[in-house]
Amino acid sequence: MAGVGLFSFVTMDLQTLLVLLLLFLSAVLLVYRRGRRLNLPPGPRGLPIVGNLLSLRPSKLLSNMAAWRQQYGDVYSLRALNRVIVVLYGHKAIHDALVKQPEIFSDRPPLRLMKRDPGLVMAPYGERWAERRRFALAALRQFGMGRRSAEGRIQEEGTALCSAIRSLDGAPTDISHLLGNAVSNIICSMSFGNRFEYDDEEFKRLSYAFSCLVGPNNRTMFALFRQIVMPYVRKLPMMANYREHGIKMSDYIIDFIMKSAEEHKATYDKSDIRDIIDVFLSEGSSEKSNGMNEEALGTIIRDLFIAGSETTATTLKWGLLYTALNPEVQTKVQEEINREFGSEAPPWSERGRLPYTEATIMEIQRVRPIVPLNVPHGTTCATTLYGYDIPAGTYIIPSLWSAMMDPEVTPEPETFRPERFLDDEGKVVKPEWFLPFSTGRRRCLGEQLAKMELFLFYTSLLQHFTFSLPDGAPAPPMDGSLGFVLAPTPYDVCAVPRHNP
Ligand code: HEM
Repeated sequence: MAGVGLFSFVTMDLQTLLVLLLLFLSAVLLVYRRGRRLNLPPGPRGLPIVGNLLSLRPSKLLSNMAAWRQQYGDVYSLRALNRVIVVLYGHKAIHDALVKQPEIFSDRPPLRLMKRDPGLVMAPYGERWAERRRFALAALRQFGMGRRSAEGRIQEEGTALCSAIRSLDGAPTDISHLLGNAVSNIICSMSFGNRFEYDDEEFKRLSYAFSCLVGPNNRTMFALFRQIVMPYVRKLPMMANYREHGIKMSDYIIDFIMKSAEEHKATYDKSDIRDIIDVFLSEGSSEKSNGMNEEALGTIIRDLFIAGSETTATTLKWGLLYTALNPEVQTKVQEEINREFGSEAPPWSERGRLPYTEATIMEIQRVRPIVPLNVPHGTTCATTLYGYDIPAGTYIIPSLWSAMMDPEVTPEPETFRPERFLDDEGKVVKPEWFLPFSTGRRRCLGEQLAKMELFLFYTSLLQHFTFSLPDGAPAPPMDGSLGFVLAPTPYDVCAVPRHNP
């Protein structure tokens, strides 16, 4: 009997498998035939069924994409199983889609990672997203002025960061976790009203949860990318584990924020708005439309952390690496700061006095765009671009890497040269291809905050230290690794205190 039971179990499983396989092949065939009827953008042929999936390995993706552009032009398509992916290569194609057809190209592909509210970054384009974006922008702007301004908070954090680095006494150290702590603390301070000490247990738990979602060693985002491309993969045990762990960490963060919102209610004073949670309370949560409840607040703040911490910290990590590898640039930045401000902290409002420093920060963002493939976009309905059909719900990659690393626009793109951003009179120029924060309706919501953080942290670090690689240490491989962001390979750096800045 047991044998029969086992046999029927196996046959049933085989039957199910066959049915699934048939369904799957029909779906692939359907998309393939539909693709043939439509005039889709050209692209590499790929293999039967899997399409170009095997060419989407992170280590080869950026170089493969550049090669495909040479062959197929600025708008080309890839196929991964039943999914068509359209790549926008170069700033013009990005502009022509995201800016000229904003109602169509501002969606996100559906992402079934989180069980709860979709939040802000991955919210589908529409009323609900618009309401959240408006709330988050207004909340961030509230901290542009006043005693507890964003600038004041960043300067306070810069002092804590410098003192943590000073305690290393110039010894070779990987300081990336300190940069990460400092940047996360800005969002903590703006969201919850206060910063954490770096060894605070609660802060460590929160930082761990964030690093699980977006940290440099984490491939979750790439796993996500594949999930979007290939929904079947989600069912595989390894992917399911990624997903479950991601959900657990996200839930922990949202619950922490909701708990904090409860505590805020007890001390809320409408004449003293302390942070983003207070802004939410001031708007009267009961009257909120478009699902703006406390859970939505939790997901919005989670998204500000996700979108705002690893991005800014990783830019600083690349920044210090390129600074250490280019001592002549470092000296010029330090001389400029000395000349203009001596040992005073350069204020954000007077950044115009430091054009070389500003150009250096721009060059850091250009030479290693930390969101090289942008956050994926989707199309709300069918359209055409450059004469090609783009169906509704297409997965769009507006490649920021291509905009800023295109040799036709930025000669010798791998060379670190801040002068690219200076005109003949030494003034900063902002070319239209400079798109680290993307463009169009979904462009980075935290751009102003990010720029302020980069300027204040970078000037403070270079005012107090000189950075170099340890004696005799080779430069780490400069390709970095592509996960949620393009992160540098971990490296040790010596931060030698400057005595007479
Ligand atoms: C150097 C730092 C940063 C870089 C390079 C960066 C870059 C980007 C990019 C490329 C996008 C996608 C835009 C698109 O879909 O077209 C994005 C979206 C976003 N960023 Fe940033 N970002 C940075 C810092 C921040 C900060 C500090 C915050 C807020 C605290 C933030 C909040 C957001 C949000 C909420 C979105 C989603 C916008 C939406 O979907 O409507 N980012 N960012």
